[in-house]
Amino acid sequence: MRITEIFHSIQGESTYAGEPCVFVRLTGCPLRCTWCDTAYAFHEGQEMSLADVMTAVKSYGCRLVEVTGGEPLAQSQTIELIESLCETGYKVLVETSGAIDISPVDRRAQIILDVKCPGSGMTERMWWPNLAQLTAKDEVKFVVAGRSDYDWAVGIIERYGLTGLCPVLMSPVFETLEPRQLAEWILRDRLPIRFQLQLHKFIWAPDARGV
Ligand SMILES: C[S@@+](CC[C@H](N)C(=O)[O-])C[C@H]1O[C@@H](n2cnc3c(N)ncnc32)[C@H](O)[C@@H]1O
Ligand SMILES: Nc1nc2[nH]cc(C(=O)O)c2c(=O)[nH]1
Ligand code: SF4
Ligand SMILES: [Mg+2]
Repeated sequence: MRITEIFHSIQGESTYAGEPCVFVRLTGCPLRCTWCDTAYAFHEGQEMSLADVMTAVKSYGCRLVEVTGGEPLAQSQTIELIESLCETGYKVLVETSGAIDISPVDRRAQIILDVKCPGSGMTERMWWPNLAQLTAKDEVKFVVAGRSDYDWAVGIIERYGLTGLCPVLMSPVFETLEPRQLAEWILRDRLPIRFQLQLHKFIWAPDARGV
């Protein structure tokens, strides 16, 4: 499989934010979100066997592992990687764009599914049947670029009853929407969701790789 980077960092997103975590970032993504902060993972990378990836992950001695990208589910071997990580006893998080069917993913893994708001330019790429596959241990996430994205996200949360299903997270597009603005909208609407900022961009430089 093609890998951009494997690194050990503080989990910056999700309900696991703040915990030490190993990241496996797979190369390539069929989407092009307007605000993507990981465009360096679209191309290049290094071909690695499943055994090589497992050895690299093991070297960090950390129980929490996130499979991300790029779009991790765009490579067919990722299904086997996730299964192997689960089988070895890691707590596995899979960060995915929502555009690719999650049904082949090992259900011991926890899925963090982005719902692509209109500001990303990728809403029409969403594979909506994914939402029906989520369980209480998964997470749904909206990355919001402005007020119209926020209103759209609230509509989707209501239409699919997402807050009754699993944790729902909302974060502002970095340096595009003021965190305080999003926080105020959430509070004003009494929205029972989880606001989040990408911790690693505050701990390290906003454009740092491998953190
Ligand atoms: C780089 S993506 C990789 C996984 C997968 N392709 C996806 O989109 O979920 C990881 C996470 O970073 C978020 N992200 C990317 N660029 C961002 C930005 N500029 N501001 C806030 N979040 C961003 C994405 O929405 C996604 O939740
Ligand atoms: N520290 C850190 N936490 C993260 N959580 C999700 C990330 C991602 O790019 O998917 C990410 C990342 O790139 N770095
Ligand atoms: S789906 Fe994820 S990796 Fe792909 S362009 Fe969007 S944010 Fe970037
Ligand atoms: Mg990231």
